[in-house]
Amino acid sequence: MEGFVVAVDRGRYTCVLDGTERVAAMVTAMRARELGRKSVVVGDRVALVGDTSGAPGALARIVRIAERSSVLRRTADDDETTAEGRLERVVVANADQLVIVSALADPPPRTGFIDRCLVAAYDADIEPLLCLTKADLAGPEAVLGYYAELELPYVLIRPDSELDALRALLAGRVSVMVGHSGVGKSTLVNRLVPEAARAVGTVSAIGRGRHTSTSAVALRLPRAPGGDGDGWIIDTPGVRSFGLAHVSADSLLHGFPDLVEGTVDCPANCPHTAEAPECGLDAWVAAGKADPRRLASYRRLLASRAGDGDARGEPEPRGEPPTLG
Ligand SMILES: Nc1nc2c(ncn2[C@@H]2O[C@H](COP(=O)(O)OP(=O)(O)OP(=O)(O)O)[C@@H](O)[C@H]2O)c(=O)[nH]1
Ligand SMILES: [Zn+2]
Repeated sequence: MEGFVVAVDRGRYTCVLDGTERVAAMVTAMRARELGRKSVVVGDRVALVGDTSGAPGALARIVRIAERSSVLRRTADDDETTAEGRLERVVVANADQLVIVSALADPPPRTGFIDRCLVAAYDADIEPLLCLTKADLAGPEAVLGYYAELELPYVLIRPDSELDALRALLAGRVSVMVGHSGVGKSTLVNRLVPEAARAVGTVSAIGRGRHTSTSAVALRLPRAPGGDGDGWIIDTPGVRSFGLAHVSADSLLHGFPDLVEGTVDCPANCPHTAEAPECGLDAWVAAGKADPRRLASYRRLLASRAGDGDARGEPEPRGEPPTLG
């Protein structure tokens, strides 16, 4: 049987069998030995054998992982001092879209965090979507101004607003949601998927330890009338940010398309850092071709990657609190 992995918890994988609609059609599976050391993550499409009845206590086996259309990674920089802490981890497979949830106030938007997510999205070849919550508390002008050059798709969310625009962008796609604590991510997920609590309850049936809170869970979106195909939203409660040590300096620049053209006159192998004497980016910004805050943000990410900055708490512009995690 073919299935889709919706949750992972300590060696047990919750899968939804293809062609089934209800939460009750979830089966619990373990990895078959023939998978070797290949990891199975949320979003993976897998082949299952054994007891796929989904009955209590039934355990199926995952024997194959389909080729992934995208891989969203993070370097786990929670602990940079140990080899384990520097491990590159696959967060989610086969996502189409990265929904970056940021509040417009309370907590204030952190462009450093958004920039980091954009790099992760471009690196994974996943389309970014900026989801600006608490639009009832503050306007989006400052944030949108900062990204003016990027043509970044965005939606505004307020408590009383219809979610039609967002639903249309999520329909038929697999979207990963990331955001800091308090930005209104849970509120939004509950509005989008009213049965979310029940689905999470199903996950608890296979054992919910303290590790579970850090893993991703896929929730099926209600199908819009006339909508095509299943939409999935993958909540990532434990992923507060993306360590980017696995991203090359060149790939990092892809998260800053407004700066790319400014590097054409750089000397070969220019590191583009503030210390690089002939880096073309300084002139590019001085000529007004890009926002100086964008260059500063790019260089902060470069520095955090090189290990001479604090990847977990790079300073933010405009006196905002540092990005955590
Ligand atoms: N004014 C306003 N408040 C909101 C909005 N969305 C959520 N809130 C409030 O913001 C607070 C945080 O919302 P949550 O949904 O718990 O935020 P979260 O991002 O899930 O945070 P964690 O659960 O810590 O991950 C709650 O008190 C919500 O009621 C909004 O659009 N406008
Ligand atoms: Zn340069």
